[in-house]
Amino acid sequence: MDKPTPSVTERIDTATGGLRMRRLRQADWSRRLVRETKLSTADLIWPIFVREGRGAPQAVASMPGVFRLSIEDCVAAAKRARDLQIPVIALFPYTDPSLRDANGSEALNPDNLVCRATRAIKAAVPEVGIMCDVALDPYTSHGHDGVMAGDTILNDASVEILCRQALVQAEAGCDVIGPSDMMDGRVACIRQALDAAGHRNTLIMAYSAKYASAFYGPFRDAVGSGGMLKGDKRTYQMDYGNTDEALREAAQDLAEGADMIMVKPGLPYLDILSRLAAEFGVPTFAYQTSGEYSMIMAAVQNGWLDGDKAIVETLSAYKRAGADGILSYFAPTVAAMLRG
Ligand SMILES: NCC(=O)CCC(=O)O
Ligand SMILES: [Mg+2]
Repeated sequence: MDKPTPSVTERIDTATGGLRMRRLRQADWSRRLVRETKLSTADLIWPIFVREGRGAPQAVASMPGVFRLSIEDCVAAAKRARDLQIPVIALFPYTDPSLRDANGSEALNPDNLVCRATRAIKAAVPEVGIMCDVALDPYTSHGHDGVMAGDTILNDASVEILCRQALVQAEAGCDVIGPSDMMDGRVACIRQALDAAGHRNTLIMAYSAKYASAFYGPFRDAVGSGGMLKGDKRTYQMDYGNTDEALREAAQDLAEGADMIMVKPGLPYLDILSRLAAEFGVPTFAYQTSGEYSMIMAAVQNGWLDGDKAIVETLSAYKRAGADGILSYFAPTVAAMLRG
């Protein structure tokens, strides 16, 4: 006699040993119970664009919903960050073209826009951490992160200036220095300069794996360096074909004294983030760049994506890949959402 054919249920039970993966997904409570990665407000760093003068926020055309703020409005934004419990804001200046020169001299002015904004925020909202970029691109007439001789970006001469820029910012009250310039040896030199001046508690978050990327376009509009940039940044920012090099960059920054490392851009580089987080086990951050922000916003404005869902899913992906935190222009939106 032929055996009766097993039912589908019997065949599935035999194949799976009775393990039904969908059991854990059956309800909101069970999904929440077993979720491995949780996004929290404490994971967020909010980048803010500062502009000179008083007056209303200026829209950044290529970043819908993002504005350049007066110092007064930056203080208000910092209060909003405090109320939402966002731990850190990162300040980026829009520098008037008349203040730009080949050496980025305005970066060293203790009364430049970023320093004045830092002092004003520290005085009004001391409980929010302030991060400032170290790089010359907001200040140079050629839009590069360092100084040049002909077409060459000079490494060591740039590092000397970057150390002074870091000091000027630390003296204004900046808590976290973010070298984003990708010059060799800058973390060591900045650490030494800070320590020698008594700023032993000033943190360094190194842009360790910063790739030469098309995703920075809208940011360059926001800080006014888009039209200025001569050539590209491929002689100092990383080649997007490389992974092992990112590990070497991060290892070097950590050996030089970086407290935290960063991968930038974020979403197209989750593999890099994942490897760095697994390899070093140090606080590791991702920068959700302006290009990533604007792609989502463009789709939302066209009605092609559900914004809230896409934003939380994207930020959760950074966490899943191993990020301890994310710099995101969505930070206040997400913090408000997480609060419910
Ligand atoms: N150093 C900071 C950046 O270059 C930000 C780039 C972006 O948001 O596209
Ligand atoms: Mg490096």
